[in-house]
Parts: sequence; structure tokens; C-alpha cells
Amino acid sequence: MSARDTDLTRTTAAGLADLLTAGDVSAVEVAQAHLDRIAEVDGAVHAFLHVDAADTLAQAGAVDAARAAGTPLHHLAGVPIAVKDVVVTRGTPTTAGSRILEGWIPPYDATLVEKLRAAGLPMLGKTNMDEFAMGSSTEHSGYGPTHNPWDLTRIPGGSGGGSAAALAAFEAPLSIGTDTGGSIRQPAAVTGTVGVKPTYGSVSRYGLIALASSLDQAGPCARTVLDAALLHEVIGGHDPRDSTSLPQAATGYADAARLGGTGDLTGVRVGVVRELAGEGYQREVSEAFARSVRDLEAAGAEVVEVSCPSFEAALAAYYLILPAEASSNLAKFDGMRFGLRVEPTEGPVTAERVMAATRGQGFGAEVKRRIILGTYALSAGYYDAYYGSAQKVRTLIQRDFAAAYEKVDVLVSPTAPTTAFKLGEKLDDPLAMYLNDVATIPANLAGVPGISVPNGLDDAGLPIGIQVLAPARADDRLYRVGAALEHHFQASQGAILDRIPEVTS
Ligand SMILES: NC(=O)C[C@H](N)C(=O)O
Repeated sequence: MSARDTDLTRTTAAGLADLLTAGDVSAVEVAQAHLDRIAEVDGAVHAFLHVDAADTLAQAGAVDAARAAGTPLHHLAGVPIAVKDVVVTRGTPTTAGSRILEGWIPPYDATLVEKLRAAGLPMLGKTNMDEFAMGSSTEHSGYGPTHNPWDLTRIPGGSGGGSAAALAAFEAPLSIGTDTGGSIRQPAAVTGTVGVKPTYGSVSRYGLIALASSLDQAGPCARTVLDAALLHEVIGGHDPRDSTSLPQAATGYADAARLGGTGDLTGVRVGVVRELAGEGYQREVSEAFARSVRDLEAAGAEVVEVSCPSFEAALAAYYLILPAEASSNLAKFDGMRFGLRVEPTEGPVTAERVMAATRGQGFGAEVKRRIILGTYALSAGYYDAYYGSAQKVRTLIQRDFAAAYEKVDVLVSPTAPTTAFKLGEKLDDPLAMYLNDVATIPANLAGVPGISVPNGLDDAGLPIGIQVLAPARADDRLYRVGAALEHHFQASQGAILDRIPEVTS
């Protein structure tokens, strides 16, 4: 790999866009540099499930040709991107990390993929994830785990560990994730990258393989807050093909990031959520959070403590609502319509027996656990006690957010209770795994947006994240406050990813 290639893979998306616009590099060169990097390190990281170099280079070549012909292009045209494998891509295998979808090639593109293609962002490949986005470590992938580039013996977070690891390993400058309970923000936190869960309904769900439809939200992942904002503007906006899509354009995010990048937060009211700090958080995570709160005050923000008592019940409510919705969404994987089909080894080949054999073999243990939980929670005699109660908690959480936002503009908390743990450490303990999302889940239940921004390293040199939450449709505030936090952190300690050890295969 040449020195120039190294520079291109370490350049931000905004920086690459400037180089491309100025004609200093071609889209093919940028794509090739990232493909070389993937070839060099992905054997060790395993961020990608599928890479098709010829296809990526063809997309990049088309951008170069359009530029040469004088066609007006989007500013990010030619900046390559990795896409989580839960997002359907026409002609490119899409598995959602599950063996049950092995070999399935979608006949259409998700709306967000159409938007990426229209803006000219060449797709580098599909990234690894926990099966159907169920997990916080990417170890539940049917295709083997992704390794955290900071320490290959540790998890990269989940479910979108591949999308986060690809950024931290400099394999891609941008990626797409989905966040149902924290799957964009928690991987961002444990890999030292930036991840945004937009307001529910602000990025189309059309073409996402649904986990829990009332919670799922696709969003941008990047190495800087500005890059995430630029990507959000590409993928966001109303989509008539998604019945829960908001009638709102995705504009003003990059401007908000630039404003926050000055470091000034005069007049911004920030709430520290009492229930999302303190007990159960790793010491260094709490210390880093306290330091950022002082940074926010120094930046001119007015910081107060707020209480959201029902957040204590968020995790429990989530683990009723999510399995209930997932058990219904996953019913379509029946061995007849998509991907895997397993016939019973003996006896008659009936539809029911093909379904049982396919689902028995095609789904992993975590998926089966949640289907069973969800089916139980929805069953006639228990519906009110479980699903009904969980929906009531959801309303209480929404009310807590609404009351908090009467007093403050944004809320802050640590993103995840701990830094990256060892591969295998929590695999036999589902509850310990679920607790990773304790601070991220309330936002999904309420539909409000959140961002995770790098916020330091623990004593072992592993990244820590801070989360900013805003009211629905006020995603611009995430970018303003997130960029200010990034600015102050970098001014005192430099960019976190400058301290990542080189990946050795
Ligand atoms: N997709 C997510 O946000 C999922 C979350 N980590 C879970 O296991 O449910």
C-alpha cells in the first residue's frame, strides 16, 4: 500500500469530498485505497460479509466519468460507504447476519440505498452484524464475529459491529447502521467512532429487514460528527413507501455540526439524566462523562440534572415489545420464500415440516430465544400482563422525555456502561448482554434521536462514548452539541482514532 493510499483511508469523508471536487484524486483511486485496506486488514477484523471490488470500482468509475462530462454532482459523490447487511441491496447478497438468508439476492434497493446511489457514493460492501440485529457484540452473527480494531480479542459492539469496526479500521470513511435499541450508538462508543440514531421516521425503513418495526431506525456512522451530519442529509427525508415516514426534509445537520464545531454552546440547556449515570457504569466511563459535563459548562451551556424515573423500566419494556414485534416480523422466513430451505430428513415433506426444519437450522440461539419470548408475551392469556404493561411503560418514558424537554434542549449520558469486553465474555449470559443497551434503549422507545461521540479512553486504552439525546425532529441539536463535545475533547486530548494501534493480521 502506498503512503498516498494510507492518507486516503485516514481522511474524513468531508476531506475526501473536497479532494474529489478539486480533482486532486479520482473516485476510483479513493475506492481502490479502501479496497486495498480491506484486503489488508479484514482477514483479522471481519467487518465485511460481502465485498465486490469490481462492482465498487465500476460505481466509482461512473462518478469519475460523470464529473469529467461536467454533470453536476452531490458533494459526497465518490466517497465510498459500507452498508449494514440488514439493508437490502439490489443484486448484492443480503443476509442480516443470518444463515437463513444465505444466498438470497434482493431484487430491489432500500430507499436509503437508492439515495446513496443517486448521490454517487460507491458501495464498498455489506457489513457484519448480530443475526437480525439481535445483540450487542456481533457475536450472534451466523458468519462469525467481528473483532474490535482497538483490540482484536474484544467485541466491536452490536448489532452493527461491522459498520463501526470498518470505520475504526480505516476500511471505510462512512457506513450505515440501524438502531433498534442502541445498535448504532453502542458500537460507535466501543470503537471510538460517531453513530447517530435519527428521529424515528426520519430515515426511510423501506428495504430494512425489520426487527421491531416500531423501534427500527437506520442512521449514519462516521469518524467525525460533521461526516455523520453530511451522510444524514443524504439518507434522510420523507418516503411515501414507508408508512411511518415523517414529512420532513433532512437539512441543516451539517450547518449545525459546523456551528457546534466552534465549541460555543452559549444559551444551550443541557440535562444530565440522573437515572442514566452512576451505579453500574465502569469507573472510567463515569469519570469521562463528568469531565465532558465540565466541558459543556465551559462551552457556555447551562447544565442541570433532570430525573426520568421510568427509564429504570425501559430495558424490561424493550425486552417485551421487541420480541413481540420480532416474532411476528420473522414469521416470513419459512423456507419457501427467501434463502435457506431445509427439507425434513425423513417423513413427508409438508409445508409445516419444511418450515420447522428450515427455522430450526437457519436461526441461531438468540433469535430463537426472542421468538419464543415474543410468542409467549403475545399469547392470549398473557397479552395484557406483558405486552400491554410494556406499552404503558413506553408511554411513561415518552412523558418523562417530554417533561425533561420542557426544561432543557438536550439530554446527555454515557452511551454504554462499559468499554469493549472480551469476545465470549457475555455470550452465555443474555441479561449481561442486554444491559449494554441500558442507556440507549429509552430513545428508541420514545422515538427521539441520539448520537454517540468519542469521549476518551479507559485505563486499558479502550474507547468510551458520550450520548446526546434531543427531542423528536430536533436532530440538528445532536450535531451542534456533538460537534462541540468533539471540539473540546480534541482540543485537550487530540483525536481518539489517532491513538488506535495498527491492526496486525
Ligand atoms: N438492533 C438493536 O439496536 C438491538 C439491540 N442491541 C438488541 O439486542 O436488541
